[in-house]
Amino acid sequence: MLKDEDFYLPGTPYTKEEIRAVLLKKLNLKGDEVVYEVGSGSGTITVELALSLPRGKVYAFEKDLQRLEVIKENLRRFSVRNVVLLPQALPCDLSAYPPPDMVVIGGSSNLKEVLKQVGACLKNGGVLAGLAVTLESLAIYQEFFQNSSFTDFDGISIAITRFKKAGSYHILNAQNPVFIFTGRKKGEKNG
Ligand SMILES: C[S@@+](CC[C@H](N)C(=O)[O-])C[C@H]1O[C@@H](n2cnc3c(N)ncnc32)[C@H](O)[C@@H]1O
Repeated sequence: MLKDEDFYLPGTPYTKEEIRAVLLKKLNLKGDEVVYEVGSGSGTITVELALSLPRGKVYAFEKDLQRLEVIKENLRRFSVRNVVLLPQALPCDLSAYPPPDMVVIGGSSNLKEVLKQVGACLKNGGVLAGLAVTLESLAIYQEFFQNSSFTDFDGISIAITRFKKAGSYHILNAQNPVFIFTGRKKGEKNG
């Protein structure tokens, strides 16, 4: 697991290291999967995924073109070579890419449409994981996993509180809670 301070983070949004650790644990990667990441942001999850996939590949989608240089710098820092960085907003044409074994949504506008698209292209038996911080996304994930062709729904909330130095004392500094939802697409694994 990598530390936040090891990344290049010039004020761009990123997922904190404790949240990344729990997400990675939940994904339980074998190491040869194709993973789509929607909303690469600063690339912290992208790098952690790529390093967990010695025989696999990450297709990282990021719609904000200004963030691409930050992601590239983080891929360079960790000598990551198995990421295809795509300056695109989902939904988009995905026909050029192999269907994913897993999808991680790190944050998404147009979440309903994105879930519909990645839910359809995910392989049977594949895992979809989504991170959420807003009430609206919670409702969308809840509805999606209840009404779709997914099973093994799981949802957790993580609230990290760190000690921060304040003069000669250490006081608590609470981070916003983050929700992680996961579900598995029904059906037999098909390659
Ligand atoms: C909270 S940030 C993700 C941070 C990232 N997990 C990290 O640790 O570096 C969410 C990102 O998703 C991107 N995004 C939102 N909707 C998207 C979409 N539909 N397609 C591609 N990227 C999207 C935003 O531009 C933003 O950079």
